[in-house]
Amino acid sequence: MTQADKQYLELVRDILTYGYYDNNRTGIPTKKLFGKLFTFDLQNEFPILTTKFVPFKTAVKELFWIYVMQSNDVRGLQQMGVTVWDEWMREDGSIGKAYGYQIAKYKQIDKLIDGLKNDPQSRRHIMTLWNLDDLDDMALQPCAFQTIWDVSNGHLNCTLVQRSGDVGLGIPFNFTQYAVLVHMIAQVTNLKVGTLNHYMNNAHIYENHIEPVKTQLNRESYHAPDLWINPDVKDFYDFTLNDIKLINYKYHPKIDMVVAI
Ligand SMILES: Nc1nc(=O)c2c([nH]1)NC[C@@H]1CN(c3ccc(C(=O)N[C@@H](CCC(=O)O)C(=O)O)cc3)CN21
Ligand SMILES: O=c1ccn([C@H]2C[C@H](O)[C@@H](COP(=O)(O)O)O2)c(=O)[nH]1
Repeated sequence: MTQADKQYLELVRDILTYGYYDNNRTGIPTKKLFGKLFTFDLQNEFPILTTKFVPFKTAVKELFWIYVMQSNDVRGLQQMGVTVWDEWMREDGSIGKAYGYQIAKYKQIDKLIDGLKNDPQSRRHIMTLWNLDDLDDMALQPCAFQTIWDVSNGHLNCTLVQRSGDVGLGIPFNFTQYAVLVHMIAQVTNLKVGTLNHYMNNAHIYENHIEPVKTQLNRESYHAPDLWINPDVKDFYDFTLNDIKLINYKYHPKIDMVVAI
């Protein structure tokens, strides 16, 4: 079992067995558990599910959209062939003052990289998408909204804080994307990758995802793939999609699920 499959399938089993069932904003009830944590040793293994196909390129494009392009314009994603934000696009083509907008507004990537390089022992390395002043002007308030970073013995560690996690669709994207982000930041700060913690405050399975996720429970995990990052890239903004590749990704079939809006 890969560490990703093991922790994910354990969470799915836990939610199905012990989850609290209730309705929510979307009208599609969920089973949920409070306060769950995944821990990934990035030195050891790249975290992506093998018990179903996760569209790695799509997840990386969304990550680039937020942190490299620092955009809130859904049309930019569409130009890359990504449609997962279409339902939240406003008439002006944006998602309001959300996600990449907040990274650009405060130069959060630049500050993070500068801080990690010049004051690695600082305990204030944080990027946050949760801006109280702008929350009312966001098409969707950010779910994976904060990262807290740490340097220990030349290794870069990161905790991803997620207030709300759609275990069927969002979560498999989120930990894989942020693992890529840790690799990217580590490379441009001359650090080795360390641990990624992924904290989920409300980890939920939508009612119409219950049968689909059950099909995944009995699948055997394959060997984890490797991540390749072009070692020549030294500046974060020089990264292109071609600089990041997944090698030997072997996976079980995709599982179709409808996204709750
Ligand atoms: N209810 C809900 N769940 C989410 O995960 C979510 C939202 N809303 N709103 C904003 C974004 C959009 N996200 C999404 C939306 C759709 C997929 C999805 O359909 N994934 C498919 C493949 C899609 C594709 O290849 O284009 C999958 O099998 O993972 C994933 C993440 C994550 N976020
Ligand atoms: O990166 C993401 C973005 C969104 N989600 C999920 C979590 C929830 O199911 C919905 C958001 O609804 P709220 O009522 O605002 O919590 O989107 C995700 O898992 N990952």
